[in-house]
Amino acid sequence: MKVVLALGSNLGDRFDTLQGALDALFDAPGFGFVAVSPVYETDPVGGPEQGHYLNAVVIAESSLDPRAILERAQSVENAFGRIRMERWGARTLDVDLIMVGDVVSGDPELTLPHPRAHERAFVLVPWSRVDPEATLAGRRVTDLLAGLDQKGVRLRADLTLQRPE
Ligand SMILES: Nc1ncnc2c1ncn2[C@@H]1O[C@H](COP(=O)(O)OP(=O)(O)OP(=O)(O)O)[C@@H](O)[C@H]1O
Ligand SMILES: Nc1nc2c(c(=O)[nH]1)N=C(CO)CN2
Repeated sequence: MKVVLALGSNLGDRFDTLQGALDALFDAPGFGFVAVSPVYETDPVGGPEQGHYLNAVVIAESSLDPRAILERAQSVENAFGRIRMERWGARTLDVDLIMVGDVVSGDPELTLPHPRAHERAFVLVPWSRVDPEATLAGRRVTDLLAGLDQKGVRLRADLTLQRPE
């Protein structure tokens, strides 16, 4: 199944954290790297006043079930010392599951596709760059983006994530 993950960091050495998270995600069996997007500097959306994020989107191929993928994402978040202060607040690393194949789930522990991805330019801009044909719940990501304000999402051409070792 195709798996789409969104990475975000707005505390500490944000780029190092994203690269470390990318390496860690693929540092175990069952998860094949497909592609990673460029890195974007993004204005924080929601929550209290906080610093800018670096965001990127990763595409993987996996036969793991969605729960196991969530566990992996959460263990990588924990490994990078994420301290969760408050909802939508600053974090060293956030890893969200955007979609897992065509799995649809309303479980609050794991909602798929991610319930807010369709309205988040900081997810859809990098995703559309790494996969211009991508669709989310039957809609083209590029079409979803046409209705969103993208000025808070800026390409960081000076930062490029390396494919995981
Ligand atoms: N698709 C998903 N990806 C990641 N976590 C999810 C998903 N659906 C539900 N969750 C649940 O959301 C819980 C809280 O997530 P988290 O604290 O990262 O939210 P957030 O990143 O602050 O906000 P948001 O969910 O809007 O990105 C997690 O413990 C997880 O069980
Ligand atoms: N720009 C930006 N804003 C956010 C982000 C994020 O990754 N980037 N993540 C959030 C909670 O998941 C809340 N707000």
